[in-house]
Amino acid sequence: MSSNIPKVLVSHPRFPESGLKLLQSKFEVTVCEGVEREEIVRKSKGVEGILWVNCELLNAEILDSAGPQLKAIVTGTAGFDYVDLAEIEKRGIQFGYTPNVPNDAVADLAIGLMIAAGRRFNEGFQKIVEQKWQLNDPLWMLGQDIKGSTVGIVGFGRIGQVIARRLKGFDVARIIYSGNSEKEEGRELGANLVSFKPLLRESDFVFIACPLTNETRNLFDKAAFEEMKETSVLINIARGGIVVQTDLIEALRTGKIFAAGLDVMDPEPLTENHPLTKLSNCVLTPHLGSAATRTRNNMSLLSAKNLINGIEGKPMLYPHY
Ligand SMILES: O=C(O)[C@H](O)CO
Repeated sequence: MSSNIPKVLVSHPRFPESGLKLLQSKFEVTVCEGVEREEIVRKSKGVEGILWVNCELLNAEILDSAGPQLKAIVTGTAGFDYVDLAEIEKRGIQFGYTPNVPNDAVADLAIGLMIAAGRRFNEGFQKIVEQKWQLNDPLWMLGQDIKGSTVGIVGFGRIGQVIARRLKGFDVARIIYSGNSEKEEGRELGANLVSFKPLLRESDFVFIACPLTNETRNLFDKAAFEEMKETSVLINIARGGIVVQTDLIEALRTGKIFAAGLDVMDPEPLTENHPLTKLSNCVLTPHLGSAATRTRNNMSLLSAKNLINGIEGKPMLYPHY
């Protein structure tokens, strides 16, 4: 006999327990045992809600497999560039995502990458390993000062603003940002809106904190790197697709820019022996932006609450539309 309890699919076996327990208190929850798409497709059949934990293409294939009773989908992430929103909207399915709670953790990592790339952590470690540590050379391994610098933030949304707030503590001289409109928060933080090219030209540190959209895809190409200072440091905590990676590699190799700190790449995971991993002026982390224990628990709770609202026909806490 089939129960009236709504069925929900959680698309990854390692969804944090806080959110999982909440879902289990309300619904009949199936959790995928692996990460293969085939399993997600198969197990989505007949569910009313999906918690999409993976950053994998969420498209008509999944929606068709789930069936017409599917009411709500929530991504466990803040970014949802891998989602076919038009298809979801067309079918009248509620869609939510998980913004805000990761902001602090992502901004922390961004600042970490700024320091690590600007102060040559990667290269310094290699020098130690290779026994090339030059003691008492005052001009050895000089990096970029943060105090007094101009910092450019591309995308002054929630995460960009938290990065700016963090930077206040570093006594930077100026914060500028580019984006579609002037932000009230910019005024509060003493940050000014400028166009993209002046931002590239004037910044000592450039943070990429915008979503990946048709407008931002490949925004950082050869021409953009040409505009940047040779001493500038690029930090990307947003999405790899915003950067033309081959152009970035060239810019780092030829000293067109000083260094890069990347938490996001294209593809993810990077292929074995990828050229980015061979550059001593490039610091890489494997998309760890929100990977902090409390943050991930909070994300799982928020996404579960979002999904519950969607299934129960209430407004989602963070709907996309
Ligand atoms: O968007 C997010 O939440 C993180 O980048 C993980 O994809």
